[in-house]
Amino acid sequence: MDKPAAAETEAPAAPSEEATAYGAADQSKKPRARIRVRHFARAKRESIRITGLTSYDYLSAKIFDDAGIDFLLVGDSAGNTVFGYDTTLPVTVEELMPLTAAVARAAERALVVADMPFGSYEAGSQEALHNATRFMKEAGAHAVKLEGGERVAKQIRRIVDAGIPVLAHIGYTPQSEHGLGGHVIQGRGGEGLEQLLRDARAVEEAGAFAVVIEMVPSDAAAAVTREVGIPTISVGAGPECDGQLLVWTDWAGFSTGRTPRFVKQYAQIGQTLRDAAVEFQNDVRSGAYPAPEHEYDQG
Ligand SMILES: Nc1nc(=O)c2c([nH]1)NC[C@@H]1CN(c3ccc(C(=O)N[C@@H](CCC(=O)O)C(=O)O)cc3)CN21
Ligand SMILES: CC(C)C(=O)C(=O)O
Ligand SMILES: [Mg+2]
Repeated sequence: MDKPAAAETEAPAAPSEEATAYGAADQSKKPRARIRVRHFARAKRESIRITGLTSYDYLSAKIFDDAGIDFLLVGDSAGNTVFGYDTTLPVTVEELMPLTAAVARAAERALVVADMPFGSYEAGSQEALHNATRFMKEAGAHAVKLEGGERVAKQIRRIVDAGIPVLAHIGYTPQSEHGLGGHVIQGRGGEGLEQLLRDARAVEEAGAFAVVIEMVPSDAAAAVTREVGIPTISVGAGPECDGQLLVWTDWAGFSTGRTPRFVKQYAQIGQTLRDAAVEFQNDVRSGAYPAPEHEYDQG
């Protein structure tokens, strides 16, 4: 997906000696071609794995976009990571709207997906379309995501018919935590796999451009990946899906507490920030900060 066919993108940038602050892969001054839903379809056809991270703010979105992450999900996991709730259940459209707008302002290339929060789409297609439209129109999202398979197929169809791409989400669906009886791995056993396959077929049939599969055994996710034509995006669903997505604060070692088994930590941002805060505190107390180079002269 990083290198779409020549017909649909600009020539690759010449290697530049000048590195950006983040050592980005693409040093081109030209705007990079936006990832579109057709690139998801092509990635599956060509077995190019899709990458996604959550993002909730302008600066992190800029960094992930610049690094070449294909899509940024403004997840209702913001309930945990930004707002400090125990679950995603209290999160509202009003809370996610400004976060989505900030991420959309930052993303030049990445596809920005707005996660529809609990209570914003379940009651019916009309409410679902109304709220999906708000994310597109007021926040500048490029697609929306909603949880559920068969049970939300009607809503997916209605939103897609309005020209809004939908990312589906099956397997473990955190907004149904209480209905599912906790953080329970889905898709286990014959009946679990059958339900997962029914859900995957239903969202494909309803027009979803891709489907997130969360917390299911790898074999079950692999079966779904073979069964459906749309790309599957794993959140703890193993290596055989067409893409991988993680909550960025887990992935970067910023989250507090226990992270799920499926997370690989690629940085220790939390420890880095803590060390920096302690050093700042020490410098201020000792008078090492501010130093002459941080002071203004008389002019
Ligand atoms: N910070 C964060 N990371 C996430 O991955 C995430 C959120 N928040 N909020 C929304 C949902 C909820 N998710 C979750 C929540 C809990 C587990 C969890 O506890 N998993 C256990 C296995 C189940 C169990 O035994 O409880 C694990 O160890 O993987 C996994 C995913 C994924 N999403
Ligand atoms: C974990 C992903 C799939 C999500 O829905 C979120 O971040 O809210
Ligand atoms: Mg979510």
